[in-house]
This record gives sequence, C-alpha cells and structure tokens, in this order.
Amino acid sequence: MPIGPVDNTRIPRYAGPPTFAQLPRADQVERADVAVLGVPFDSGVSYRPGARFGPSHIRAASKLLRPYNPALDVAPFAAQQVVDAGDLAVNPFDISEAVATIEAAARAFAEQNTTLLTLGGDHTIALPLLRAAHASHGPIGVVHFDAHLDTWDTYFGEPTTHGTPFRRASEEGLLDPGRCLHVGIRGPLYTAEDLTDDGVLGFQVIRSDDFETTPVAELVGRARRRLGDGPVYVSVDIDVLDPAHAPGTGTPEAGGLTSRELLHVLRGLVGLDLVGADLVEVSPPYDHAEITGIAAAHVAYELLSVLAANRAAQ
Ligand SMILES: N=C(N)NCCCC(=O)O
Ligand SMILES: [Zn+2]
Ligand SMILES: [Zn+2]
Repeated sequence: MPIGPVDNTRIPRYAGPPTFAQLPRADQVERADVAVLGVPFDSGVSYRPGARFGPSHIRAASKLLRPYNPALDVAPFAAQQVVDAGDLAVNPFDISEAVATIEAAARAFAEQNTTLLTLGGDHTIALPLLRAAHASHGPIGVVHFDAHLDTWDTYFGEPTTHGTPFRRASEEGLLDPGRCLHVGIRGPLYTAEDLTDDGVLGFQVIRSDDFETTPVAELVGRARRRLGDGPVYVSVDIDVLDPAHAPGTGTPEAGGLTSRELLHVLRGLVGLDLVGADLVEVSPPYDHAEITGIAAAHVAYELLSVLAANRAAQ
C-alpha cells in the first residue's frame, strides 16, 4: 500500500510537511513509482530571473490538493507510490556542470524504475532530462506546452539556455521527429525562419490562437495522433498560460491559455506512454496571491493523475 499525503482532516495543511502535496519524502519509503524532484536552477534565463525559487513555491501552493481527482476518476497517490525527492543541488555559476548533474540524477532515478516529475527551474533543465529519457527509451516524442518554441540556437554564443533546449535535443537525436509538438505557441519571433527551422527540427505546432477557433477536444485528438504509441515526454513551461493565469514567470506573453484549457489538455494525455515530465519557469518573485503557484500545483497534480490512471489500466 502506498504511503499517501498526511490527512488534512486531522493535521492542518499549514502544519503539515513542506513536501509536494504533503507526500512522504523519498527517505521515508522503500521505493517510489514516481518522484517529484525540485531543480532550483535559473542561470539559463534571457530575461527575468527567479525560477530557482520555483520548487519551494509550487510545494507551498500544493497544500490544498486533495487525494481524489474526480476529472480522471483516479487517486494519484493511492494508485502508485509518489514521493518528494527534495531539491537537487546544482551549480548556479556553471551551466554545463549543472546540466551534467541533472542528467546524472535523472539517470539514477531511471535505474530505480522511478518516473520523474521535475519542478524547475528554468527551461534549460529539459535538455539533461531529455538526455536521460533518451538513454532509457531511445528517441522520444515530446509534447511541449509553452508560449515559446525554445528551438532557438544561441544567446550570447551560449548553446545551453532556456530558449534552446529543444534545438539541442533534436540535433543530438534525442527526439523522434515524427512525434513532437508544441502547444500554446504565440507572440513575436525573431524572424519567420524561427518557425521553418522549428519544423525541420521535428515539431508541429498547436498555437494558442487555435484554442479560440477549435474545440479543445479536437486539439487533444490532434496532439494524441501526433504523439502516437511510443514513449512521450511532457514539458510544461508555465508561461503557456496567459499572464492573467500565471503572472509569476520570466518571459510572459499576452494571449495565452487559461488554466482550465491546460488542465483539460493534460487530462487528455491518459493512455499515452508517459515516461517523464517537467514543469518549469515558475518565478515566485513575480507571482501574486500564489496565482502561478496554484496553477503549477494543479498542473503537477494532473500529470501525476495521468501516470496513476495509466498504471491503473496496466
Ligand atoms: N523558455 C522560456 N520561458 N523563454 C524563452 C524565451 C527566450 C527569449 O528570450 O527569446
Ligand atoms: Zn516559455
Ligand atoms: Zn520554455
């Protein structure tokens, strides 16, 4: 029987442990099916910093989550053992070293057969996580929720940044180029070629605007057809949400998804072979009233619910 969160009908939420959803720590269980891991790293950002404080903010905002998810009819902490693996200590002064540390940690979890839900941190961290996922599964499909393509080339000559992880991943052959897509893309680009380059790198796009003109269920169908039967990695940049729904982020763009739309699409991933996920770019210094933290906590909860629903169906 998995050890779940503390019972908030007996222990007040504000008195419970500081772990995600008040779950046990990794050292309190024998083994975990899923680990929530914080990666407080934001040395790869091109604009506002602060995502290094994301993991603790998301944990604090997760205190009100409850054990049963009616939308998917699943109890995400009962169908599988979920733990909070704490924060990884990564070097804020050396991007290459930080990326190597993250990849090594992700590989160690894979060796234990533990699926990772990583809380960033900025989007740079997706690259080492994809490297580790590829080492276990071979070329992977990616569904990337973001306002931004993140397939740009370099910033100040630096190839490893929060705007470049998916170009590097594609160049390294980590991705299955027929099974990758972005969801929520919008806003100004550098040139028109940004989009053509992105297609060559293997991505299709569901734009934020498509949510205005197309029923969400149809967009979910499009995404599922693209992702197919193979292993799928989910990367959620919280700035996929409109700044009204997620002000606490580093590179906000107007015209984004509502949190309702994002949660709906995430639930639509049930049944895909989800091998790992990250949730990045939550920058608490720019948040207000925990709006972004709460949205992020619910995104994490839906991802854990999808993993639980998949396990229950096995
Ligand atoms: N990954 C995020 N959130 N943003 C990338 C923006 C890169 C730029 O400044 O053009
Ligand atoms: Zn973004
Ligand atoms: Zn991003």
